[in-house]
Amino acid sequence: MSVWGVVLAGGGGTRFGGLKQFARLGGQSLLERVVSVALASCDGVVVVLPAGHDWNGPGIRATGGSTRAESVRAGLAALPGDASIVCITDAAHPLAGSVLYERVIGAVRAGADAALPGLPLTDAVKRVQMVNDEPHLLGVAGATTPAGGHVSAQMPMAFSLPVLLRAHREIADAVEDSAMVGAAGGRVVVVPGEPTNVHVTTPDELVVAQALLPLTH
Ligand SMILES: Nc1ccn([C@@H]2O[C@H](COP(=O)(O)OP(=O)(O)OP(=O)(O)O)[C@@H](O)[C@H]2O)c(=O)n1
Ligand SMILES: C[C@](O)(CO)[C@H](O)COP(=O)(O)O
Repeated sequence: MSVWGVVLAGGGGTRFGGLKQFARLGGQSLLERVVSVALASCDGVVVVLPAGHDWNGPGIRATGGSTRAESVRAGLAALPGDASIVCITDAAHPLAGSVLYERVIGAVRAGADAALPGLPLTDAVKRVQMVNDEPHLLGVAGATTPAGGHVSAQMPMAFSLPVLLRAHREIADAVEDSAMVGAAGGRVVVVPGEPTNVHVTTPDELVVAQALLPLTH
């Protein structure tokens, strides 16, 4: 069974203020770091880039779309015919280490349709109506969900490739791919995530990733 990675780096980095996939972290770009870890855990990688951008690292290139799901489909279309398990990851999770690949790939090999790392939430989650016209406020609070029984969904996620392809044929869009597989009736399991596996969306989060870098393995 051949295991391939799809590294998503086709986004515009709106919240970061630019193409964060090419920002530097510990002497490498986020994209270089993520591709290097993916290659250590997979037989090969497809790198999904923004239209009009290339990079000089390894992997099969694909051009991203206007939504995350479209970028995933562009990556899946570039996979070789012998791929049977695919790991979807992204340049926004530069500290995801090989242990997470081992866990999610192992869960799919053991029979799950999809597997993702989850980090148990410890703070309650508030629905918020965001406001833009009051600088001292983020928004107005609505319903509250207790933290218990919830995790934040991390990357990388692993999939049985036929199941993921079927989910993408049935469902046009979703926040992420394991949600698509779940909505299409697949069995999605959660393995332990890592607190250092931050999602870099803003420059502040890149500073956090820089501080956490020495703690990663
Ligand atoms: N059309 C898109 C949108 C996102 N991504 C990738 O998906 C990952 C997670 O997305 P996110 O963190 O939201 O990054 P951006 O879409 O770049 O940021 P923003 O939402 O702030 O514009 C990133 O590696 C991003 O490059 C992608 O390949 N194609
Ligand atoms: C894919 C993801 O990082 C998993 O937690 C998250 O869903 C991405 O969300 P975004 O709204 O596209 O940044």
